[in-house]
Amino acid sequence: MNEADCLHSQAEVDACIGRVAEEITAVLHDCNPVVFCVMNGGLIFAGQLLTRLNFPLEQSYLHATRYRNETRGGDLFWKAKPEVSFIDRDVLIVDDILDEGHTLMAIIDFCKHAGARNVHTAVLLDKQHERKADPSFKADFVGIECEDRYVFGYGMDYKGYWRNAAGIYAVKGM
Ligand SMILES: O=P(O)(O)OC[C@H]1O[C@H](OP(=O)(O)OP(=O)(O)O)[C@H](O)[C@@H]1O
Ligand code: HPA
Repeated sequence: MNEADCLHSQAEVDACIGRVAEEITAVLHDCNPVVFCVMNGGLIFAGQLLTRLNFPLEQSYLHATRYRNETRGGDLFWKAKPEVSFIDRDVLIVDDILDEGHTLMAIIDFCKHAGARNVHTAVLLDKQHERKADPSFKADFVGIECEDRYVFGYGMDYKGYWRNAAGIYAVKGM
């Protein structure tokens, strides 16, 4: 942490979450959606986002992971599948980061096959690089387009630590 670069301050991230909340509200306010937080990384973004969504919704979580405290992703592993029913419902998936996109695309695929009417996605960060699993895939709601470095804070970890950092930081040299 002492050597990390702060890419986005708490004030900047807070303002972005407010803007994303307005965009989500405009689209989903009368849809009665089920909002799934993708654990663990989505926890802080989802928490700060949800209090700004002033319309009826149900909230739950799912846990799919492929980094497991490493800095390179592997195969996706489902630790917890959704337990709240969302058949014929609008679903909003909330996660911290769209990096290569494997995680979010697999979750969308799962929700669609399980009967969701529409699957919407919100991410705090969309990392900009050429390694996307599908370059045409975009999240519906994006807080910040961030540079191609290994980042932590606001739910994102570096080797399991500093998810609690109140800002977006980049690991020195990564
Ligand atoms: O776009 P991708 O390259 O697939 O990576 C993005 C995913 O990776 C992180 O989760 P992680 O696998 O670290 O699980 P965790 O949040 O439980 O640590 C992050 O929270 C996203 O869910
Ligand atoms: O840059 C990252 N930081 C933390 N977690 C991540 N999961 C995918 N990319 C990242």
